[in-house]
Amino acid sequence: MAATSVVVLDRGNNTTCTINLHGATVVSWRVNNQEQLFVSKQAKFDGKEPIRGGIPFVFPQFGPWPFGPQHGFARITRWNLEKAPERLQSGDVEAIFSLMDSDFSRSSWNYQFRLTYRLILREKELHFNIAVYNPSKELTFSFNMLLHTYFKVPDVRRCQITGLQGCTFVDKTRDGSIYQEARDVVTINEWTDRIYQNTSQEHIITNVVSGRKMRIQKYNFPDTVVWNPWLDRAKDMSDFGDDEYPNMVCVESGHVSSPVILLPENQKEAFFDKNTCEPELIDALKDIPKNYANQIIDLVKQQHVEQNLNHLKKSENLIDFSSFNEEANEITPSFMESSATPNQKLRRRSTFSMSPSQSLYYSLTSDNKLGVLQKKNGYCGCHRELFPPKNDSLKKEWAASVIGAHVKRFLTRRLLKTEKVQALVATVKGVLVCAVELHCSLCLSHCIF
Ligand SMILES: O=P(O)(O)OC[C@H]1O[C@@H](O)[C@H](O)[C@@H](O)[C@@H]1O
Repeated sequence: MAATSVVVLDRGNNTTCTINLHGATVVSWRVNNQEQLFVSKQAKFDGKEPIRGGIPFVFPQFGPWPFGPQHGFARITRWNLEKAPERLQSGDVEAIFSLMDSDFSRSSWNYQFRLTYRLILREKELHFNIAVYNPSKELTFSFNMLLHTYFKVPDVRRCQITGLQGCTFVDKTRDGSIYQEARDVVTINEWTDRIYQNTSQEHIITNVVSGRKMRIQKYNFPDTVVWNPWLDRAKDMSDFGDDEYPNMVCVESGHVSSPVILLPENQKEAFFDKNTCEPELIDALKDIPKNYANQIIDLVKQQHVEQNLNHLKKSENLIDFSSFNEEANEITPSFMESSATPNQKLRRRSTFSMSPSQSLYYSLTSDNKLGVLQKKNGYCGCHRELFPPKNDSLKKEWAASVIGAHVKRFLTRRLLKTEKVQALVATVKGVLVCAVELHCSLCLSHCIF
């Protein structure tokens, strides 16, 4: 039966990671042939029950739930192998799994979603990167997520866990009462079931017997669940041996105390005003979630407005150029004489500055006697009749500035098409996509040292 088919990442040197497609459950992680994960001898691999051990994937619910199975449906659903194991240049091995909504998922949680689960097997590290997408156009959803890692230990009573000091925790063994952890290292000597909140980004599990250490590093997983059923509860579980509890400790990284809320716009598709944005920007933004794309577009729009305002301000000065008084070396706007107050004239004169290239972004319309500058289909042009040159040298100067500006624009367009600039654009785009992905994904790594 395909329900328990597995995918193996093999890094060489007896370093492997095995993922069962049932729940995308990591069922083995061996480093130099040493198993790091606990899987019960009683675990069921029937493609129905969750696998007792390894790293079950808890989504979209942590704990019991009126609508569906405990800890959600992801750990009991068959996942897709999105990308078969592939060796990276570093020698590490990567595979990607995915899960989408189905009739089964919608029967308990009626939302469209898409999960990608990327695993990278490094020399002594197992790295996870998870992304959740909400492809809906109108529905927001919220969820919990947790990687329910069962670490294999020689004796749980001799283990120490750091990174919990000062954190509040919900103690499920004491009716969900809330306490604060005072210890700098937490040890386990009884049934333990705690949800620690806002924990450190790093935990170290020291196995006192062997001195071996496991480092957990997490990003966007604010909570840490510490669980061991101990003897009595072990006896109640059909898929867990009575004597197995000393050999495991669950230190589970998750987002469970508060829900993660995913807005419908968080889809990887962007819709925006094509008139406001450059085609290159539109292209770059297609790869990032709509809400981020919209924020970037808003910024660009704002910049456009500011730039236009600046140009309009400059345009007032440009108009002044129309009646340049050579002798006085100052400007007297002939067609504004009647409407402008002396103060306005003074202000315009005193702020005069003119750059031909700026002037060419706009075209002055001759019917607009107040000289409001208008952008013409993004193309620049000047109405020569509004700039009657007084003499030959001024004519030449003006012609030179017009030609100079056109040449600049021509060269800029050519420059933008060069391979180097295109490569820069691609890099900027890549960085943008990477930054956004980092922002909306969850990362976890387990590393032995
Ligand atoms: O038996 P399950 O559904 O795999 O859950 C195991 C344990 O998982 C832990 O994460 C929970 O905090 C415990 O309350 C729960 O008992």
